[in-house]
Amino acid sequence: MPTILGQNQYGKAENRVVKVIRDGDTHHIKDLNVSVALSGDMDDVHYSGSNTHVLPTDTTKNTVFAFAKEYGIESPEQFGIELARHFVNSQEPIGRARIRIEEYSWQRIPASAGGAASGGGAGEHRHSFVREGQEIRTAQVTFDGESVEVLGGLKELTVLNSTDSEFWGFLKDKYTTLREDYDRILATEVAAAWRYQWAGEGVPEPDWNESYAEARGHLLRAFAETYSLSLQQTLYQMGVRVIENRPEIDEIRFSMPNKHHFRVDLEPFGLKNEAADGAVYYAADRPYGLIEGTVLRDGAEARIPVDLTAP
Ligand SMILES: O=c1[nH]c(=O)c2[nH]c(=O)[nH]c2[nH]1
Repeated sequence: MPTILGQNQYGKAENRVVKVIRDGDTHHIKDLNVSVALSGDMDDVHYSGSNTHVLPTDTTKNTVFAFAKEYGIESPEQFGIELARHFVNSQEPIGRARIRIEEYSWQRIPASAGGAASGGGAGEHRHSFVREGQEIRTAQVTFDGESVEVLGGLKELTVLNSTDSEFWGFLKDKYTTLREDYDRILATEVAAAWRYQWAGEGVPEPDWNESYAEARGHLLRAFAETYSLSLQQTLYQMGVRVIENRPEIDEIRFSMPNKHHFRVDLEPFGLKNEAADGAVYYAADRPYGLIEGTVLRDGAEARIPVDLTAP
């Protein structure tokens, strides 16, 4: 045969599973998008069409929903670990499972003062929610029958510093028109994925939810507190902050579009438009600079795929 099969995987993508937890009248919601990718001894199905090694993608979908009911969803990482282990441990031909999860978060709607419908805690509705306009939490769990690799992360976390950002001293050639800037807006939409040291055996699992909240907080504070000479410098400082403060995390990868804000030329209207006086900017949509990079604990291996966080 002049051709052979290369890398392959299959599974059901984007299972949108919503789990309601009822605690008396007070409800809680978990809202996930779960993608399953399985691989292993799958030559036959490709070469001859024999399905004897194929667990249907329909079954993988059903498993996602059944596990949400049977085991609940403590965290996207935990849910991914349960699923990945199940597929590999229960089916001989399946050697590897990769579970990718996005989590959308919902906030309780605040109740009107003294409103009869309230009572779900301090002034909140018990079973009415508003989708948070903020970031999406992400997780990827891969199990190969021996070790588990867990990546936590987030995307669409949009942040802006209205000062403390400069960009100057760059290379210039005959095509360069960009002016040096000593006081600019720095804005980006952070996509980050971080890799946990934990590999599954013998050691207790990290508290995934606490680790997520802490990593997110470090990213935001590092963004706010870095006096930036470039988005690249800010990216590195954000990574350093997480690696230095979270011993359970060894590697973090970022994809950060530079959401350009250009000071508008108002000279034609006889108006000065200086940053120092509070300027008017044009928020450009595209193209955008795209700054990407990995920050590692010294000695750790770079294992997060470069395209995982990319747009
Ligand atoms: O922070 C920045 N990094 C760059 O590499 C770059 N390039 C550019 O045109 N503007 C910026 N800003």
